[in-house]
Amino acid sequence: MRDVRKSYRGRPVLRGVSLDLFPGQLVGVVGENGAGKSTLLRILTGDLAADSGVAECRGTVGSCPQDAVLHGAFTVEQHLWFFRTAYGLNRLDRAYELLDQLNCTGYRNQRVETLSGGTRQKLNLVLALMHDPQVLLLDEPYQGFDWDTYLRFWDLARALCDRGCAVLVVSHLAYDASRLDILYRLGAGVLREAEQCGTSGWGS
Ligand SMILES: Nc1ncnc2c1ncn2[C@@H]1O[C@H](COP(=O)(O)OP(=O)(O)OP(=O)(O)O)[C@@H](O)[C@H]1O
Repeated sequence: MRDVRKSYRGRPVLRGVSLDLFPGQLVGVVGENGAGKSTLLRILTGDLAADSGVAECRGTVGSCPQDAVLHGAFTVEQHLWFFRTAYGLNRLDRAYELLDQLNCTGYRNQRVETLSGGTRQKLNLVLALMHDPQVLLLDEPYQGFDWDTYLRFWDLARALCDRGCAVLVVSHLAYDASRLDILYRLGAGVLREAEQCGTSGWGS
């Protein structure tokens, strides 16, 4: 991203944001509610156009938006088949492996409208990951997760980086800064590298 600017109805949200994300990196962006984190991610995924500047993702992209892209009437399994077609995959092995890693295999035949919020978020994450993307853009990926799943999420994110994936995690609140390679803070429309404050106790 180079010098990206975005305003909504004349109100600037991003005032010249530049960001590099390389293969194998786990990068975090933290910022207050309304700081523009989702706007930044939506520009990166191509969902939203910047007013000026350049935003480019090279490679296959996996995106986990803040609002889950799920349909209540479909089962977990039906979502996997739907996304399998969308991604043009031959098999669902990786999706099943991810479901297993997130402790969700037991929900495969359950309709989404009957799932808890945390379980829906797990499915949202599996749908973003099941095609083994080279760039992973995650908006508040661990909202609603219990502690065990939260830890599994970070293990998974690090394992993906070790396989060469570039992972960007955006959150209004984050712990465990030490799990990240770089932490940025978005504030007043500007992105700055944040000081690492140890293993806990920092947020927006
Ligand atoms: N389509 C839109 N039209 C007008 N204003 C918008 C639009 N989308 C976002 N905004 C405003 O832009 C600002 C940034 O929103 P954004 O969702 O990017 O913030 P965020 O950092 O992701 O917030 P949160 O942590 O609450 O998810 C907010 O003030 C929001 O109200």
